[in-house]
Amino acid sequence: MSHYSLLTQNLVAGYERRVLLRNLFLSVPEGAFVAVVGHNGAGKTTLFRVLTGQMAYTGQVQLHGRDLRHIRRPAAEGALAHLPQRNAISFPIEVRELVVMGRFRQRRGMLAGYTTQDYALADEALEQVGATHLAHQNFTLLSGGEQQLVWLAQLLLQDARLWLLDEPTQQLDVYYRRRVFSLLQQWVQERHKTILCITHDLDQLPNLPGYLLNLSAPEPQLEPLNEATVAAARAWLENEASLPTAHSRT
Ligand SMILES: Nc1ncnc2c1ncn2[C@@H]1O[C@H](COP(=O)(O)OP(=O)(O)OP(=O)(O)O)[C@@H](O)[C@H]1O
Repeated sequence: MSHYSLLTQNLVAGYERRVLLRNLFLSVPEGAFVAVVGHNGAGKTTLFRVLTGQMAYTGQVQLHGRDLRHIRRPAAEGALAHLPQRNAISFPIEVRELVVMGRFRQRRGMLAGYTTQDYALADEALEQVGATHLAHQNFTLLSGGEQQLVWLAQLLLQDARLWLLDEPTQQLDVYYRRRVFSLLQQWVQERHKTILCITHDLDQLPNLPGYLLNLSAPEPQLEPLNEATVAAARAWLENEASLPTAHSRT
């Protein structure tokens, strides 16, 4: 059994005429928080597309010791849970009903549907993210930030040990941003989740235990999260010479 949630060796991926991930070597231990930073267009979402099986790559990728090439649909099979940047729903649905769907994988094949216990877990998750008051509202009428909290509550009900979050605090106000980062820490420590979190919110990072992965760096690698590494990443990202167009064309 691997003690790593994610291993990549020589991972290369990108689009026609543009390589975004170049020989990426990562060893992400179980129960870790990784802040993934980088310029717009640096390849952060592309990394998640590879890990969710949506994109071709060369090199090796393992999720909890399993070769990614042998996992047909990583999210559907429970190898990971993914919260994309935009997660639209076009039909009216009550928030609590959407959250309880996080139990879908565990309930598959059961004709009875979700149990009282599932709903209790949904209520508990809504409480954790501070969204109990939204439980009976129509999800599609919520603000972007409120919707984001609801998606986080749904993730809590999934059994995946590896979470990929694409800018989960993007639309949240200052209070909820801090709250979400502190919840992510709590879920890493108490539930032993491994969380890769794409963010541009560098201000929240220096005091969090975990790792920093700057995909705009010439040779991206995991570094410990602290004031010095975040300050160095910020200085690099603010420097025009580091923009993706300056170095990532093939
Ligand atoms: N299907 C595609 N074909 C060609 N290029 C693409 C395709 N999808 C994305 N790209 C380009 O690849 C680059 C990287 O995209 P990606 O979404 O990984 O960036 P990102 O680091 O997540 O950026 P952001 O911070 O803006 O979300 C972008 O310049 C984008 O335009």
